[in-house]
Amino acid sequence: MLKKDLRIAFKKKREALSLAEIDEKSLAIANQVLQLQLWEYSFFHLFLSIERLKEINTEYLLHILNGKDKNIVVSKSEFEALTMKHFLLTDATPLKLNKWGIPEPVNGIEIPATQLDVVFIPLLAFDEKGNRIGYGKGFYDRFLNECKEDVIKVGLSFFEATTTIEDTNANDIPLDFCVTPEKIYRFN
Ligand SMILES: Nc1nc2c(c(=O)[nH]1)N(C=O)[C@@H](CNc1ccc(C(=O)N[C@@H](CCC(=O)O)C(=O)O)cc1)CN2
Ligand SMILES: Nc1ncnc2c1ncn2[C@@H]1O[C@H](COP(=O)(O)OP(=O)(O)OP(=O)(O)O)[C@@H](O)[C@H]1O
Repeated sequence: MLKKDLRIAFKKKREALSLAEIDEKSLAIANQVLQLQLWEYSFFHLFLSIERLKEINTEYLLHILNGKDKNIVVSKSEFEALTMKHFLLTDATPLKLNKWGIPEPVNGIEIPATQLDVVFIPLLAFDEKGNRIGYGKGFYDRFLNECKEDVIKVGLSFFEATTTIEDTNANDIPLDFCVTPEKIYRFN
């Protein structure tokens, strides 16, 4: 299927989820992440959920990372440039909702993308080869392009893989793993 049709289809599937289902599936995803062999790494980038778009609630994963004393990095989006800046999340990091409803750090210790070991990636849909699509602005394609070559890219999804995303291009950086409430896909 084409990206534009997948976006429509998967936005509908998400909209149909109840808040209780979102909560239950988000917890199941966080528990699956525990199974990944990631725990030797230090710097973990996490997205903070846009509630109005019924994204995965990443608070469960945040608690796990905290419990393991990992360095947690979150971003501030620049919608004019379609780029992100990254900041260490500490107890002292104030968060504020931006106008798209994304919780963001107001300021803090900036972390270069090259320092990240693991990036958890929001998505609308992914396929059996590890291709993914988001909202179509290319924020993550640009961001991942700045990370080190061997950064571990972990998609998080409520739904299972779709067969193929037909219109992938040279900017699309595939996932290494995708975690759903039911299973873990490994692509490399
Ligand atoms: N939690 C989270 N943070 C993220 C992303 C994400 O997907 N999830 N992004 C990943 O790249 C970037 C932000 N991308 C965004 C792109 C569009 C809209 C948005 O609200 N767009 C339209 C239409 C919404 C829709 O698709 O239904 C709107 O204004 O309502 C929000 C965030 C960076 N941070
Ligand atoms: N590294 C890059 N440099 C410049 N432009 C890019 C880069 N990566 C992607 N883009 C542009 O961003 C736009 C969105 O790309 P695409 O359709 O793949 O979105 P997406 O993967 O759904 O988005 P997102 O990364 O926000 O989840 C495209 O116009 C693409 O050309």
